[in-house]
Amino acid sequence: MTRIAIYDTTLRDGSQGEGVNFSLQDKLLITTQLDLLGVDYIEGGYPLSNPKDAAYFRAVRDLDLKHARVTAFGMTRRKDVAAEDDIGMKALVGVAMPAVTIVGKSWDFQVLEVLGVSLAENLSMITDSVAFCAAHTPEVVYDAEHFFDGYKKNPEYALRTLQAAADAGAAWLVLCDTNGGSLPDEVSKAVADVVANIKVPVGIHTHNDCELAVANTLAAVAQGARQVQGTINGIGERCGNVDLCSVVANLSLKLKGYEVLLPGSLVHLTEVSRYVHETANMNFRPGQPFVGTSAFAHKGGMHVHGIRKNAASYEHIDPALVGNERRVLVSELSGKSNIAEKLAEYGLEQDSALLTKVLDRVQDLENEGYQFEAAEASFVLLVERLAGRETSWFSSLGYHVSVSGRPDGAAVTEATVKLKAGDAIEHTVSEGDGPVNALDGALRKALEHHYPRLMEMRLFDYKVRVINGREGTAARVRVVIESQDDDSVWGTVGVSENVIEASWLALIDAFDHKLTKDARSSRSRVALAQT
Ligand SMILES: CC(=O)SCCNC(=O)CCNC(=O)[C@H](O)C(C)(C)COP(=O)(O)OP(=O)(O)OC[C@H]1O[C@@H](n2cnc3c(N)ncnc32)[C@H](O)[C@@H]1OP(=O)(O)O
Ligand SMILES: CC(=O)C(=O)O
Repeated sequence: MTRIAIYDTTLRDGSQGEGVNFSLQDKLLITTQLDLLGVDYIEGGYPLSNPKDAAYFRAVRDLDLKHARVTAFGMTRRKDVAAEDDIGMKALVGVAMPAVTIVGKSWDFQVLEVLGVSLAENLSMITDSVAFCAAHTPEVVYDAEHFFDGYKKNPEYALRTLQAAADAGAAWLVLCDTNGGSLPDEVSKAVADVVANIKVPVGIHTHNDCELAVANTLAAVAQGARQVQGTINGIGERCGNVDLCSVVANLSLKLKGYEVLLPGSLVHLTEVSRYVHETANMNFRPGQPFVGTSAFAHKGGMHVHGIRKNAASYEHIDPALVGNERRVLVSELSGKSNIAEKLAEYGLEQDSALLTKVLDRVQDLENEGYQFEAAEASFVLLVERLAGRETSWFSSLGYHVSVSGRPDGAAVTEATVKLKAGDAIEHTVSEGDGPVNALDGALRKALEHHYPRLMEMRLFDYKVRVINGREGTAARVRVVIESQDDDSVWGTVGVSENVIEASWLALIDAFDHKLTKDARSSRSRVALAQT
């Protein structure tokens, strides 16, 4: 097996992505996760850049890392300054990490136009910087910035920059597609040339500006690159870096003969991807290959029919290999197979007449603007109602919402709810930050003393979508509410021409689902205790 070293730069190049700003604590938590995953190198930051990165290198020493080597990143010495006097060089070796990564210029145009030095001075900057760091740090990684652009324009000079780094003691030469504009065959050709002519292990660092970062990385590995640099979820400057989740999964599952991470790590890939999204406060990318929530989500009826017979019919791998899971969605594109699969998932009985009835109703409701993909709780309640098994926790007798302006300009929202719970009639009122908050408050006042477990539940997301926009204010709206308790998250949906009515429908489904699911799980606990 050929070992490919995985070098993570989420905390350095990833943090150059728009909207990404890790706190020191975030960086340390991510470091721990990456180490558990079995990443070989973690580029922690740029010690000269800012106080947070400098503090990271002090704090990271206290982590008990099992496998990863933390590297500090910086550029070659400044022009006209000796390496030992350069503040960047001193900062790099001063953090005393097991490895240092130095970025230097490979493209003659960049040297002349951007650095503003001669081609010979750039070679000296590389030599001096690598030699200085190699004398003070166990391992020096040399990142050849713009290598592929430089190689296309002036291959002889680009190769000389690498040779300078190799001769000065670099342990790795990492070829960077800094602008992300290269194509796989260009990458292949250049990597093959470097591997054939320079006797230091080669790495690859790609950006995704042409959506080719993964392809370029795999092309480089095929030509002999033995280190892959990238970020979790592909975050990074402009269109991002190569997504290490995809690289690792492809190297482990699609290509033969490569070994990455630690044995058994792959099943943690989805968890780490979501952890980084959460920590970076970024939305998940549902369609992210391998680890996204939609990566194994089946919607078309024919597909679900196929996977029920054999999952390989519509899945390129078993989702469990990367810690992900199969999902079946219910929509107007469903067939009876989707409904059957969903009923089985919720432990509901299924008979052919019920499947047909549910499918017909789903298709009618979706035609009216409902969407059950993000509102499975409303779907399950619909099934219970159609099966005649619905438990009547409460029935609505009406509601009223008013919004009035106060003299100081603030708006006051008040909701009144009237409902029947058991034999009791409840009539409650609540103020709120807005209509949904006020209705939620009034519903709780009416129901919590009947059903105290409702106190465990909270609403955490509310989305409104206009369905037939051309009708102007008479358009229908779809409201999807996400609720949560200690055990689960569930979505409910309401559709109406009136946004408050649509919210009310989604809200009462949310309360209904909480009571129904708790009753179902306590029934199964009793059944289990009796066996
Ligand atoms: C491809 C990459 O991702 S490389 C990493 C890019 N990351 C970042 O830039 C984030 C961190 N950067 C920073 O915190 C700051 O830019 C610093 C601390 C590095 C430098 O800040 P400043 O001294 O204010 O310089 P500024 O950022 O404006 O310009 C960069 C300077 O570095 C020089 N420089 C750029 N690349 C190199 C290099 N490889 N070797 C030596 N000097 C370089 C430039 O010529 C310029 O110097 P000049 O002003 O004397 O011409
Ligand atoms: C080093 C680096 O981040 C790049 O060249 O893209």
